[in-house]
Amino acid sequence: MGLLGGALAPVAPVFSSKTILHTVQLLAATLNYTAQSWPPSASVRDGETFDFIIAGGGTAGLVLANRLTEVAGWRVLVVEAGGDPSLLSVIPGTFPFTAHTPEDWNYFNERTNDTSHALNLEKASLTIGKALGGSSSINHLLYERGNPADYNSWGDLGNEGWSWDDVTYYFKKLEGVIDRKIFDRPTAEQHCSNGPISVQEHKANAQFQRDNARLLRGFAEIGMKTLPDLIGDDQMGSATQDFPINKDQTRASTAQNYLLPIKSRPNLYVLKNSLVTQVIIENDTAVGVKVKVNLGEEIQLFANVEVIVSAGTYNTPKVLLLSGVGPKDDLESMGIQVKANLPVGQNLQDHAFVPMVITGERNIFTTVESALSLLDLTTFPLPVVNGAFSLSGHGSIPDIQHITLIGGASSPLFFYFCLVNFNYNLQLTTAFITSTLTSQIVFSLVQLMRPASKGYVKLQSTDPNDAPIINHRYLEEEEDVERLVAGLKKMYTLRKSSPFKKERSKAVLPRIKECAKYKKGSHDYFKCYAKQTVTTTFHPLGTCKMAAKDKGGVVDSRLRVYGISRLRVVDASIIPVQPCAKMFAPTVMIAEKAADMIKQDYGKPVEEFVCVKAEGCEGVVEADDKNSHESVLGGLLG
Ligand SMILES: Cc1cc2nc3c(=O)[nH]c(=O)nc-3n(C[C@H](O)[C@H](O)[C@H](O)COP(=O)(O)OP(=O)(O)OC[C@H]3O[C@@H](n4cnc5c(N)ncnc54)[C@H](O)[C@@H]3O)c2cc1C
Repeated sequence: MGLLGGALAPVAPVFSSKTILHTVQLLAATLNYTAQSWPPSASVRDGETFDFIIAGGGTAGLVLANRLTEVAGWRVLVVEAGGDPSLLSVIPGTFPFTAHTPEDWNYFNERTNDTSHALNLEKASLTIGKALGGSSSINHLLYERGNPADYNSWGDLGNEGWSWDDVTYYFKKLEGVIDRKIFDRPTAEQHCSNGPISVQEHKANAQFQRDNARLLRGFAEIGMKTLPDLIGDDQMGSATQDFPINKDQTRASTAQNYLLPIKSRPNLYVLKNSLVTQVIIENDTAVGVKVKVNLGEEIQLFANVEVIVSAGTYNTPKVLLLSGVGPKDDLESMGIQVKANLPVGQNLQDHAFVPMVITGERNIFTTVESALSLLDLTTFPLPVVNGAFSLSGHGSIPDIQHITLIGGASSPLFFYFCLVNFNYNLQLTTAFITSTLTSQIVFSLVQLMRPASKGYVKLQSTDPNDAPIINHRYLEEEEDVERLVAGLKKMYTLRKSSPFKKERSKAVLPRIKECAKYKKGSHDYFKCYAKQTVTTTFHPLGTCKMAAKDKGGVVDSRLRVYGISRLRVVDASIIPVQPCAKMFAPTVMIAEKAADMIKQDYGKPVEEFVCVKAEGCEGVVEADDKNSHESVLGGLLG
């Protein structure tokens, strides 16, 4: 084969007729997005009254907007600090490019002496969404629910109604599987096709399928069996990932899937580019909010029924603290009148991760393959396998999860990911990329589950325009370092599994100045490496903990703030104990459940959800689909 033939060879496996069709569908849909308007910003008067005011039109906020406006008599106002989602956020394949744009609050973790020296500015960059749909408009699209034990443990903190069985009802209610292949799995019972959030399998082209199959085989050899699904009772193992992507191949965010379908409801008001600066509290009752409209003039808006704060894990505590709800000493030290003394801002958790990099297939043409796959904007742009394992011998609850991705040799996408999304400094980024100039990069995010180190969010000042102080205290507890190092070491054994051994796969152990005194690969080196490279997987939660008051609760199990009536918090900040999952679906679940609780609390009817299977799903399983699915999972599942 001539040089040209060799260079073109990868094109065939990357582009099928279906890929081209999907790309055309996506282009048509995005044209429609440019033409179609998101709901216009409501024009509101100073002193105007609504029934509900939702502070934050993000992931949870827009689920509430949809469900609460089902009650025709309720006038619901959503106040969102950001604007309409950009096309970069609507197109699935461009998600990496939404970070550090106006759709990101651009927050940073506090700098510490001990950690994060391998990051730019020596601190983690904490991207979160600032647009309709919030973080669901810019997240990385990985779809998961978590482990049954996670939710059952919430009950131990005095939270009635949040067991695995209770939350599964809402996980099903939010889900709208559009891909018939998902119902061919042994876990079909867990899935529904009639919820708002579309879910489909990874549109893995031939290259992705080959890489995913190698990963699954490798992980099976190092003790992580292949699972049919990441959603199921058994989660100890690895599986390929599903994605919240619509039939027209656009991102399934709450902006698109909960807001757009109801944007014309006459009882819905969406105020964009406007910052809630404070909840107005009179006589221990939330009566309204102060808002800077278009980030300028401040007005007051009132709520007859409730104020709901859904501003996310960093900004919800900021709004509450500015309103006098928080730790008494902190508020007094800032001169803020205390309305309720509660541990707002504490209990901050995240899935901290450390990178494991090994080399893969030695073939410069993988660069061409990878670059070509980037042209398919309809899907997650890389082969990806997710998994979990326990090192503490706890059979069903993972200590460590991983997300493992494969990029081509000299991958420009990984260069970008490392430098921009993960905020690694140039030295670390260069070490990863130069070690994989002529071989694939196999990159795992090795994530610590349920950290012992808990962080906090505090006010920097009483100016609502200032970012809050955020300190995750990543790996401050020694037990977290040891657990993560054990996980990292286990993950490095992937290079010894047969698919990677055949490729003479090598561990990439970069030189980091602070770790230079330790022998590469030694326990001390890994400890140092973990502390210097640790950063976020963008899953902050827990700062308005749902628990009994004597167990550190800020809200009760109906998400009402203790001591202040008519005030609720509904977003990821209420999560008391971190689930072993990415946080999009759990946050939508929380908002779906909250909406039902609010309706019940005011005597409104709550419709029973009946799960529909496979109806309306795309296509009968076609011969080539079936084969491709089996080519990844076949044989491995036995
Ligand atoms: C970069 C990134 C990647 C991620 N990847 C994944 C993934 O692959 N899979 C997954 O499951 N999860 C992922 N997540 C996590 C998941 O998306 C979030 O945990 C979840 O969406 C949080 O929802 P929320 O409602 O708590 O907050 P958000 O969705 O962030 O919503 C908060 C909203 O409130 C607005 N707001 C804040 N303050 C104010 C104020 N004062 N006034 C008015 N409005 C305000 C914000 O602009 C925002 O729109 C990711 C998150 C990020 C940021």
